[in-house]
Amino acid sequence: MEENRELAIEVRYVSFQYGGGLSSCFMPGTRVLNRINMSLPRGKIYGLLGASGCGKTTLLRCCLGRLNTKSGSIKVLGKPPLSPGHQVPGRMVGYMPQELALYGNFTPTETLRYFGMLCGISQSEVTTRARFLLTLLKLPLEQKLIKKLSGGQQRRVSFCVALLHEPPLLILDEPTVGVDPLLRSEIWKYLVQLSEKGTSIVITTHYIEEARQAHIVGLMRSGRLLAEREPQYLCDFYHCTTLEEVFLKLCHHQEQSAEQSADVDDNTAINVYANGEDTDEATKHVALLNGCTNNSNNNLNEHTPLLNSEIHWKSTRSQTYAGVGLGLLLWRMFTPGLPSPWNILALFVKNFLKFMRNFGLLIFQFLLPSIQIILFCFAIGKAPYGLPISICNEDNTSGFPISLSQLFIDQLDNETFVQIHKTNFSDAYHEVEIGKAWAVVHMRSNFTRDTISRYLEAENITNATLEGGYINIGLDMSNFQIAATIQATLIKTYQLFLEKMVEIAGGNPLIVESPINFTDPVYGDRDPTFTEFVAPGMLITISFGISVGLTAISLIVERKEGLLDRGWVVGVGVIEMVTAQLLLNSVVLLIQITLMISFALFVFQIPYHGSLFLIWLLIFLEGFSGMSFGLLISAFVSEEVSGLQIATGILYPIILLSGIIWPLEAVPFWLRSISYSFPTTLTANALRSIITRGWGLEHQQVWEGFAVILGWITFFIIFAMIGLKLRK
Ligand SMILES: Nc1ncnc2c1ncn2[C@@H]1O[C@H](COP(=O)(O)OP(=O)(O)OP(=O)(O)O)[C@@H](O)[C@H]1O
Repeated sequence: MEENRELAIEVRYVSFQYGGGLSSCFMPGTRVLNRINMSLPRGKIYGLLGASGCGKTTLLRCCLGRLNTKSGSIKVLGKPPLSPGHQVPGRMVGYMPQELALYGNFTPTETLRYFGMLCGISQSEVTTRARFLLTLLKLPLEQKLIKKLSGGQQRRVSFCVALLHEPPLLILDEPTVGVDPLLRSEIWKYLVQLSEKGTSIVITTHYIEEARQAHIVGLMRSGRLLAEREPQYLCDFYHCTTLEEVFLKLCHHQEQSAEQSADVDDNTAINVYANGEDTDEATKHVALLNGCTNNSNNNLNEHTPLLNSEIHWKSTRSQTYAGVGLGLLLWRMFTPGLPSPWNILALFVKNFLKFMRNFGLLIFQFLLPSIQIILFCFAIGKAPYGLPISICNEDNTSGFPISLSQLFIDQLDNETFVQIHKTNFSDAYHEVEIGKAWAVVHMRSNFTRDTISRYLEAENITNATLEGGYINIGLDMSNFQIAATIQATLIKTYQLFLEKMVEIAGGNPLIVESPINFTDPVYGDRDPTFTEFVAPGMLITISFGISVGLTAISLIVERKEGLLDRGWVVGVGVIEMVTAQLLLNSVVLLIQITLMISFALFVFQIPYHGSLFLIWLLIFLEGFSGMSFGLLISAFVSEEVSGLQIATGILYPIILLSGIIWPLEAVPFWLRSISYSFPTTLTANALRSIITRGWGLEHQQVWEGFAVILGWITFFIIFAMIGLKLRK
């Protein structure tokens, strides 16, 4: 091994376990790295080999700062990853993850342009590099979507992304999987060329023999490095012809030693092999690893001051996370560097392209709120009509110029009612019993005579005569809304009937009108519909609900596909990610809301008395809070199904408890205070006041609605950022 070489990666006594923390109370953590040491000199290729599950990816992710190690130290390009100002993760490193982590709806060129923008490369440079890399890796230059490429081709595009910005350090997790041997050898040739130009490279592979081309190989097993030397040196040392045999031999040794020493201590293989049966072999091995360790120690001594400062920095960081200080956490979130407008633009363009590639879905999204409000306006709040009622008119009074029972029937509103006439009461009643009519209307044989007596012979009238003038109505009360409509309409019909009767008798019909006189309302219309009452709440709920859906799963999907990870590794920050998401979705929201309001107010003519701008702004802010809430969900949730369940599950309590379909004044007092804390309740109230009362911001109910929604937006965004930061 070469001496005193500056190291690109220096891993010292690093242990790592998944789980731990609170979750370890329920499920024990898995220890994956066990006081591991690794050294990659600058300008060299390091082949990290080991069986599946031995911890290679975990080690690489620790080096990238993607996993937070609890003990030991890591320096990458001279500093610990994630150090303030250090571009690891960032532009100093090219990372090819094991998963594809590409946008299936982008072409390779678009993909490279996007990552090129994130890495700060000019478009012309990206074009030149993209052409070179696509040709080198035998990828189609024409505009073919990544999802339509073969698995091997897709992985090569992913490889191109890592190489694109020519970083000084490449971390490649199985770049040659699914690549034919010829191309594999081309890739290795290119990697060797890169290393000659000074690029340091770590590469994991399952094809052990291809790692012979690496300058150093690290053979890893169960979270430890069994050996770390030049491939030829290892073969010579173990008298093997292939690395595969060397690896087998080392594994065999480790197994034997593990049998003898159940608890393997931190000096790992050295002690293990020293206890083994094959003392010669063990002695040789001690020498071999001592070579590594001496080398490591040299570097360790050389960098002691840096290491100390790194350890100090790390402990501060874990205290911050464990701790409490929300302020400190926020400070850390904002201090690592100001958000780059360039990155925001790149993410915005990427999100825009994603939207555009799903054009059908995009149009549907634009129209969805309008479709909902149209359906609402058609279906909710209008009076029921065409209601069948069965009528049994037994009035047979003779000797009067007019039949009053017929006069009553003539006043019935034929839009509301469909009349079914029956000659006897039991038949009429049966119609209701079998569900063919909503009510039975019965007038007795002396109806005309007894009605006249009721009004003209008031002094001597008997109860029997009074009852003879009754119109008896039997209602099917199983549907409250229909029954209420029938009741109200029949009372109105009787009023009309009385007026008509007085008019025929030559009197003034006004004398039978109720003296309770409802003058013009102070606010609102004289005959408001239920639609008008529900509309403000509906506009608010639709805006909130649709927007939650816009963002709730976007980041979850990106996280699952490794795309978020890739973004973090090239240096995207939380603020940039959130800003780009909110910016593009705001454009979508703007169109959605404008369309929805136009349909509600101008097509369906829901009356409004206040400022159109305030109406629009409040509904937009409600949508923005929905988007922020969606982001919060996707920051903390890992599965799309859970994200969708939360997003839809939250809507029902909101609809039920925000006073949207029934006045809050009817809700129990203790529950009312809960519903006031929802992001829709006070805004729906404010919107109702703007729409029906014409109020502006000078009224408390209106400014309160704006203040509350701005508060919710701030709360959602801050916690979404904290969530993203913690899970970054
Ligand atoms: N997020 C995780 N949570 C819990 N355990 C994990 C997680 N990721 C990996 N592991 C476990 O850690 C161990 C090491 O995984 P790692 O992916 O580092 O192995 P690897 O050597 O890269 O394997 P491969 O070659 O198959 O990719 C495995 O046992 C794996 O199950």
